[in-house]
Amino acid sequence: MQEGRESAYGGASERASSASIHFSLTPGVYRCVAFRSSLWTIPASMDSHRHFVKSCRRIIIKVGTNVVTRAEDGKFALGRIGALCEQVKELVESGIEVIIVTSGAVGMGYCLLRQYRTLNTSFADLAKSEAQPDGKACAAVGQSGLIMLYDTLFSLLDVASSQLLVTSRDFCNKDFRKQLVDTVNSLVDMQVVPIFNENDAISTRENIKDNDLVFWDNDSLAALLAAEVKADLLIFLMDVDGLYTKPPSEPDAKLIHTFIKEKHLDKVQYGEKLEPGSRGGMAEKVRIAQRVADAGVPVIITSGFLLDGMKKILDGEEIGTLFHRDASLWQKAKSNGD
Ligand SMILES: Nc1ncnc2c1ncn2[C@@H]1O[C@H](COP(=O)(O)OP(=O)(O)O)[C@@H](O)[C@H]1O
Ligand SMILES: N[C@@H](CCC(=O)OP(=O)(O)O)C(=O)O
Repeated sequence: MQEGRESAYGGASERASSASIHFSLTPGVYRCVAFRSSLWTIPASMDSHRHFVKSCRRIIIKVGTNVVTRAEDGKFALGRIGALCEQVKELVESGIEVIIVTSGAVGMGYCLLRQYRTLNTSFADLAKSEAQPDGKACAAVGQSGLIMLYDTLFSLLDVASSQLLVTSRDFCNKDFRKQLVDTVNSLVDMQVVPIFNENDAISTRENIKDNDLVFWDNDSLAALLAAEVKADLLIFLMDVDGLYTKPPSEPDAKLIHTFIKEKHLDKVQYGEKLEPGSRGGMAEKVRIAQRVADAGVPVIITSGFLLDGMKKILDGEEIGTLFHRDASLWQKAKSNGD
């Protein structure tokens, strides 16, 4: 499956010249048909800038804490995780290689430890410093439940899944990175879904701060993985529909469908961070998404609350916010009236 992956970036567009994948909806299921690009027509409903999705074969889906857990009480959002697993099943069965990066261990561990009454720290205090021992302990407590849930749901759907816990320190090692890629390739070749999270319980970033391979949250971990495993598309799932011109709670906030550096970079306003358990925040997510896109892997930031979000994305529907390295060129062509 991997022989055609010549370069870290743009692999799919190169492969697209010979064949691509088309999804169509038959009642309740995706049907996947490989067809030659010379026959390719873009459906009327499809955003023309998103036709590249038809050739995406390897996708990373990063799932944020706010998707995995419920805002009301911090417990697992079973319906959302179940819907995601069902969608991933459809993708895997249609020949798409799916790699998940999931957050939620800290949030889940916190929730459990409060329930057992063994932790007194407030969530707000816990979120202040990721290096807090309590936060590490929460991750250790929550990770097993998190992966058990994915594993249970996937096995009920007859999909095999696997757990990969990594640290920044691992990524700084060339042999580790090679082993990681080999293992991921081997898993996806067997139609097993790799599920990544940071191994928070033992992670430190001491003495490795100035290294490009350091990640500090799961957004940046997903970005590193996208390059390492030569993904064709990176999807960030979160609790809002995409990037807005200002915090989505503000009445005149507008969803940005395609992020144009020149137009949006200095204009977008960001709200206060942070949900406890989350890291990074929206401004950081945008910075990461643009960097990944510039390197050649398109990124879509969208809601993890949709039952059919993956189908919509792979049908080329204009949902969420697209980051693409050609976005500025599209904008230029538009203003030139091309
Ligand atoms: N301009 C903006 N557009 C969209 N979301 C924003 C914006 N500013 C702040 N946010 C907030 O960013 C949050 C998502 O970012 P983040 O908490 O990092 O996601 P996650 O941790 O789930 O990956 C949303 O809950 C949203 O309210
Ligand atoms: N590794 C942590 C995730 C931290 C993180 O990046 O959270 P988020 O910003 O919600 O994606 C956990 O499992 O809780």
